[in-house]
Amino acid sequence: MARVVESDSGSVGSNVPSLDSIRESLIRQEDTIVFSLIERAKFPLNSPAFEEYRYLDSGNSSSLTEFFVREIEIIQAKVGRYENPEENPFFLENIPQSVFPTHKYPPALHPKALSVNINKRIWDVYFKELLPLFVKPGDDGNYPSTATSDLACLQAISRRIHYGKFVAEVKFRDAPQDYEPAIRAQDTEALMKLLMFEKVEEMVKKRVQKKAETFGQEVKCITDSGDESEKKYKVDPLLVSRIYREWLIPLTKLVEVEYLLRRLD
Ligand SMILES: O=C(O)C(=O)C[C@]1(C(=O)O)C=C[C@@H](O)C=C1
Repeated sequence: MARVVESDSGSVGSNVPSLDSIRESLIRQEDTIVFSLIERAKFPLNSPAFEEYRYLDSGNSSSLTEFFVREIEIIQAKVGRYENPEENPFFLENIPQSVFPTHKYPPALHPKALSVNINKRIWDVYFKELLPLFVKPGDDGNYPSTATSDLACLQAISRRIHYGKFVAEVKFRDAPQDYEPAIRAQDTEALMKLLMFEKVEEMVKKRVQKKAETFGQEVKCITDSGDESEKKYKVDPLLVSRIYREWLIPLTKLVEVEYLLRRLD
């Protein structure tokens, strides 16, 4: 059963916070992302958890991780997780209604925001490109814990990337005269140029590197002399910065553009 989402295009954006407060949230989300990567790095790659498809009692086949994520999303939907416009499920087709009365989130986005969901791409990028970079190769058979950690990473990364919808909404509202011609022309390149802030991106990359250094430092390896060269990290801080540079920021911008393309529908 698909979830029902109220739309209120008449007051789109009237509940949108400022760009500064949206950026504050992105900064706070960095902590969650960096911690989730550090937690996942406790386990080796464990690829049979997400690569091997096995037959289930139902006759369908699935990897353990996909099965796990589908089932958890169902439970989370039943307690209202996806009523929150910040949350986007990986398996939308599965999502049931909440079984509890849900909180009415004030409409902050255009109703077409619901059609912007790039989680399939995030799933592929995460398992094929990111994960092999920051975990050790190997298989210790600990698939349930691994899947739990993967879900934490996936949800944190997905929330950050889809937060691009809120960023785009506030940018649009701050300068509709700049955005409207590009939206009417469906000009993705022009939109991309309008929404770029290179200095902000530079700051994000430096800050997440620093966070990975701070949160992921092996405390027992700090020498009395405080020699920087002897410090060890649970996840390479430069890699965290690269993950933002090559995937998280570009995918956030993609979501921003996809949202803006629909903003005048
Ligand atoms: O802060 C913004 O303005 C955003 O759009 C977010 C973000 C990012 O992903 O961190 C993306 C594009 C901008 O160039 C700067 C930063």
